[in-house]
Amino acid sequence: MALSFLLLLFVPFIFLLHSLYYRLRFRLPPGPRPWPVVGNLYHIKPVRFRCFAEWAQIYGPIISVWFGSTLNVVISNSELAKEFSREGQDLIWADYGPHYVKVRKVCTVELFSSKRLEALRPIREDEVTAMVESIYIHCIDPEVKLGKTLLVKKYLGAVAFNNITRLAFGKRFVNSEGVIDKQGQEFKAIVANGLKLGASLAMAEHIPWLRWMFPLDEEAFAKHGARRDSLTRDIMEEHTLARQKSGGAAKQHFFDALLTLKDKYDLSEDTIVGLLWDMITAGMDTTAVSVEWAMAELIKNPRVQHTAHEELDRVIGTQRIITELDFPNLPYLQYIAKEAMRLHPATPLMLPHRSNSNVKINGYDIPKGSNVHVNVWAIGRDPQVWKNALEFRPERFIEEDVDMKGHDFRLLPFGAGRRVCPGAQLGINLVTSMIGHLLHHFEWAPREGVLAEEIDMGENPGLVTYMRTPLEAVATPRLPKFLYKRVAVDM
Ligand code: HEM
Repeated sequence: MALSFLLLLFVPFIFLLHSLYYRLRFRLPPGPRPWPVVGNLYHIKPVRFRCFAEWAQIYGPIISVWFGSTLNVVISNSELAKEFSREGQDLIWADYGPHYVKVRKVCTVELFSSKRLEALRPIREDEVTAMVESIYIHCIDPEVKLGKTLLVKKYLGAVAFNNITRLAFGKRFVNSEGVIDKQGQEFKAIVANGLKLGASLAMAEHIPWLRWMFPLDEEAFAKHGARRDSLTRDIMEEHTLARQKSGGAAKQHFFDALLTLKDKYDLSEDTIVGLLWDMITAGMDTTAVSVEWAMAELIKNPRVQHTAHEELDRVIGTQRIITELDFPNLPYLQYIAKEAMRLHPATPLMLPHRSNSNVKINGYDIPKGSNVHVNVWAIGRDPQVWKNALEFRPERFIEEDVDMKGHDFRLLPFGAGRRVCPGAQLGINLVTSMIGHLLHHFEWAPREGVLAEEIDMGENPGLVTYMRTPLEAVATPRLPKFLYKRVAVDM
């Protein structure tokens, strides 16, 4: 009893001292007034990037938000994002040590080289055509009357899942009937559990003083790690055996590439396992949600859908399917992907970047140890930068094409600077290919009984932005029957 009372007095007192120190020592960006101990945690609405964008309207484009005793600085305009990126060149980020530099180099130079991306194209095209085939089967199923609604993310998720497991391990866990094997189920369960554990970190991380009240379930973390390692090592062993049997010919997927590069870069087995899982976590849902948002916009905007159909029919026609090699001749399709990612970046606050030294941005201090978030969602909708910012209008990029791979700070769905997404080109290819096939093969309308303007464009909370109400739609085939076959490859 006495101890609780002391703690009740002591904790806010320490907090007050801490915030007084910050206020006297630094000129911090403005922001909502923090409460003792919890900071602004209780003010933050669940969909954080919307909440931060609202606060930016009140306090300006650079704001302070306290997660417990951790200062988070949120930047919401393109000029400051650029300044931050420039300042970032001189910073050492928390995990930006020699190990990170090495692993990052393996990613950019080796795994995501344009040669390898091209070599892996057949896998992407296999998966995208498999998606088209399964949607078609749904459409023509005699049990299902034509015009039956489908849950779009089910099909998009399958492409993203199969693509990433084949890319990482050279393994498809789902058979041609769409049945997922035991290993695949374990794989999915591990991904879901990883997300759950990640979310549970939040409270303990932000309020270190209260960590005793929210103890980390260390056992659950250890179990998760062991489960992940065991599955990965089983797959690795199977793979090594198969490789020996086939005479040792190396394939293009990441696991084989990493084994080949093991000595050159001095990579431990743990590093290889960690890297493969980073790819899986970062590259799976981001791709699927980007396409789901694009399809929602296309259904809400029949004019855009119609223009895209015209382009596809003119360039590809109705006697063959599109491939990634057609992209340069399909500018409108590429602008659709870009416009969707402008309005709906998959990770609206990017990844938090932590400063390891004191920095000044726009005259404000960002002290060492703070987290910096760039609200790319708000930047993509900034009326100072974008004409009719909230309108889904791919034509804007005909007027001025804007880079989206981190060079132009008005459009940052893949981030920018040192930590820019290494999978950006792969993501763009897959997203564009999925949208292209979905449009070329089908006409899209809202689910029965729902008007286009009634489609819920709200978001779910979380690092990756899912639609709050998963998109349901009706697909009507528009090409000859023989074009709805999966183009399967064995690689
Ligand atoms: C449309 C799809 C994708 C989007 C929108 C996307 C977006 C992003 C963003 C915003 C970041 C953080 C950048 C920053 O904070 O500066 C990131 C990081 C990352 N992405 Fe992607 N990504 C996509 C696809 C992929 C794919 C397909 C892969 C791999 C197979 C991948 C692998 C990664 C990795 C490993 C990182 C961490 C990089 C680091 O910390 O150095 N991403 N991505």
